[in-house]
Amino acid sequence: MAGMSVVLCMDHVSFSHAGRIVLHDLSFGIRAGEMTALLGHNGAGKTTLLRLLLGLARPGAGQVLLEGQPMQAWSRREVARRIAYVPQGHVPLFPYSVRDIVGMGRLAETPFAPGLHRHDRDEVTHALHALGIIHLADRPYTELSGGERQAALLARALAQGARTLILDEPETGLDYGQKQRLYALLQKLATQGHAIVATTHDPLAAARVFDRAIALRQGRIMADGPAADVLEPSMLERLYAPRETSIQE
Ligand SMILES: Nc1ncnc2c1ncn2[C@@H]1O[C@H](COP(=O)(O)OP(=O)(O)OP(=O)(O)O)[C@@H](O)[C@H]1O
Repeated sequence: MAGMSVVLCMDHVSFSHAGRIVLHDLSFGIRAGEMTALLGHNGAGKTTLLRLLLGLARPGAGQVLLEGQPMQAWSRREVARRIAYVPQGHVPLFPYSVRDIVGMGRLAETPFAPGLHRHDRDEVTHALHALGIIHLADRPYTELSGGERQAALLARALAQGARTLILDEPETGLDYGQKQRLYALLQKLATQGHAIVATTHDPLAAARVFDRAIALRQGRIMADGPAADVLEPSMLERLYAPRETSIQE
């Protein structure tokens, strides 16, 4: 969309797992203020693509650019200040409180401090308010519902100060009401200028909620454009068709 700044982009990126090419020559930009859904069949390459965007994997060819600079030019800490990751089905080993989990988002700022500084604690409280979960602050994270956990992880991402949020199938396990609240939250964050990228297996919800959709099939971009246009029935049929059928790829 015109006027939106590109914060993260892939420039002719290819990637192989164990000698097999799983992503082929991908180029696109992720823009501030935009919600981008990433869709494709199981094994299409979505998780691999997220790992490249997060700087956790390096392309075999091409490059990933963060704010115009190659990903490898940034330190992990600098990346963490700019990009937050909300993983799927995150369960910590210990029953940390929600406030502690959200506080972990501040570690990019004060990695070796024994405790959080006052300013960091204020940021945590601010993030808990922003997500509407201040009432959960002292509850053990392990006892939360799926929707409450997603909200806590989003609060951690906000506390991290990152303007780009990358989410892996965030609606998994959420009931209808929780999903609607999650989408409303993501839309609010996008309105405030965050770039949102989420993988999803729910094209109907994505068409309604997201601005843009990137459709991935067998490691190639099949379509990239306004979500409602990309995720129309004939495209979905081709996107999720069994791979034995004769599709031109
Ligand atoms: N560590 C690995 N070693 C070898 N091959 C891998 C590895 N991780 C993923 N792959 C392969 O890379 C391809 C893309 O996998 P990826 O996990 O990115 O797909 P996905 O679109 O996220 O799938 P899903 O929707 O099932 O989560 C698949 O063919 C997968 O088998």
